[in-house]
Amino acid sequence: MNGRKRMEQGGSHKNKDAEKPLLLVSAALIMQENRVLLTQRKRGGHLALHWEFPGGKLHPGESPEQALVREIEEEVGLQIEALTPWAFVSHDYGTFHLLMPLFRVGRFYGTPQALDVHAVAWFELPSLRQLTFPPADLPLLAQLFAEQGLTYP
Ligand SMILES: Nc1nc2c([nH]c(=O)n2[C@H]2C[C@H](O)[C@@H](COP(=O)(O)OP(=O)(O)OP(=O)(O)O)O2)c(=O)[nH]1
Repeated sequence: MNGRKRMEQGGSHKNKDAEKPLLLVSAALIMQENRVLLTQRKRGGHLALHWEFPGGKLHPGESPEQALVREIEEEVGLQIEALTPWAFVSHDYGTFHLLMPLFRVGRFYGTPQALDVHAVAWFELPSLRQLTFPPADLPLLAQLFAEQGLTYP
């Protein structure tokens, strides 16, 4: 009886979790001479004007790598190549759960332009401490700083 009750509770907990949409987003770590390329989200929407790693949502049928190549071209006009997995985010935003792989970009071509973002800019790592990021990104920033022998914040 007790065992059965536990199973039922476990099952309903699982169903509740399954109802929360899982948002798949792919993002890029693009670095050049110790600076990192970040984009600023547009006004008005979710996390308006927060700085973030460039990227966006996967379209149906796309791999994370294909989505990222498309998003980086659309948002900042860069062609990217040589993607290698770097980190991932798993973050509960309450109304949805974000799962976001990040890829280190080995090569890129072009000059960044703010095509479909509020702004795009290169930043020295210490200056990232002055910017506002989505809460999901804080572990990534800690990882990025640690790789350079720095601490965040
Ligand atoms: N690209 C990116 N998205 C992030 C980061 N951190 C973070 O929480 N997010 C969240 C914010 C959004 O809820 C979601 C990305 O969705 P989005 O709406 O910006 O994606 P998109 O560019 O495909 O947008 P759209 O086509 O709907 O305009 O991921 C990050 O570092 N980079």
